Amino acid sequence: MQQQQTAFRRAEKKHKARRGLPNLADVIDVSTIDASDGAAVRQLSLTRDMCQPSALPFQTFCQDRPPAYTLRDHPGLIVIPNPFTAEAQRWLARKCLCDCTRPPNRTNLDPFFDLPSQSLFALASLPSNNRLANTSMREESQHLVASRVQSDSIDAGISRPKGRIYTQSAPAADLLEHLRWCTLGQQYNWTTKEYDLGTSAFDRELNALMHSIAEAISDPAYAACDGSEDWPRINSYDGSEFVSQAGIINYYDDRASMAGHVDKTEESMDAPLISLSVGLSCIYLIGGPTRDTEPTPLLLRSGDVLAMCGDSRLAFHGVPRVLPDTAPEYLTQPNAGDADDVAARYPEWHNFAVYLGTHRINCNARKCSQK
Ligand SMILES: O=C(O)CCC(=O)C(=O)O
Ligand SMILES: [Fe+2]
Repeated sequence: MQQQQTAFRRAEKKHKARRGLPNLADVIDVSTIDASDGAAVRQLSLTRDMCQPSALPFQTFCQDRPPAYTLRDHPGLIVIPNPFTAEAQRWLARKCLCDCTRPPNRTNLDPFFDLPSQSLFALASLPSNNRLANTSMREESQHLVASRVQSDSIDAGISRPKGRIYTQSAPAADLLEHLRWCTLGQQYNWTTKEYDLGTSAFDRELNALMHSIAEAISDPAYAACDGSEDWPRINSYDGSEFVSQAGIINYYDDRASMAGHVDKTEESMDAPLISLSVGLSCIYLIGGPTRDTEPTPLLLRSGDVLAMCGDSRLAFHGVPRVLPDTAPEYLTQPNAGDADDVAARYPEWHNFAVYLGTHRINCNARKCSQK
């Protein structure tokens, strides 16, 4: 007998369908919605400022209290449409592509290749065609990639070792196209589904950024639209306690997806999971405690902040579709109408621009321990 498809699976299939252009008719775009009509989306008033992280030497946020939104059917979910300066997004892209992919953080390619200490992205950006020797004889580490494929939590589409690239030496630029994930701080072990204790510290600057966001979303209030203030509290977690202990950076090309899953390994479920995106837009599905809850499709754009707080911290979610040709111009053509001196700060920006024009990067942070 054929098993009944869950509501989450049906939504994934619908939004994944590749025939024609993606149909965004029922996809919620909080940055254009009129939240005062009130049905599914509510505007929030942040009660605290987005404070400039002192660790970052550039203006990070465009305003102190950017607009923020929550969804009626997903209590605890907070979306802040791109609160960042263009400079902050460029910094984040560089952080995710260069700084964070280096050991001791791990990537999906590690079992197969000795990645260069200056980062795969940097090597791939050099004009010479650098090849990386394959080390796939290291049998003990083969399971690392295979296990994420088998795991219920991650779609094979984003992590499957495809083709011969995993058994041969390969040019760095080709390998960059196979970079799927990188784990930050306490390293997640896809086989045991636990964190390897005692692994590396979380990037200090990225933690500072996540901390500022955690503080700003502490106990946000609803904007009084229609007087019905009876939704559950959204985020009672005190953001000043938030420390990023672990995280994942996901790298999507425009055909990649991530299957529905719940992030439930962390001990500390009252702390929010904070997630930042840069590059292409995507359709993000936020569901409920089981796959039977009808998920809501959301459009996430470059720079958008999503925080899973309260009940939504344990909700099913996934990314069925990345939308081609949707990266903002200030990333892909940084000189177009942009006053800040990108060329001086990022002389090699051209390579980032090409990558961000064809990929989505998602970087998320979690607090693992109760303490
Ligand atoms: O790419 C995203 O927005 C979601 C990533 C995610 O859910 C995860 O890494 O657990
Ligand atoms: Fe997740």
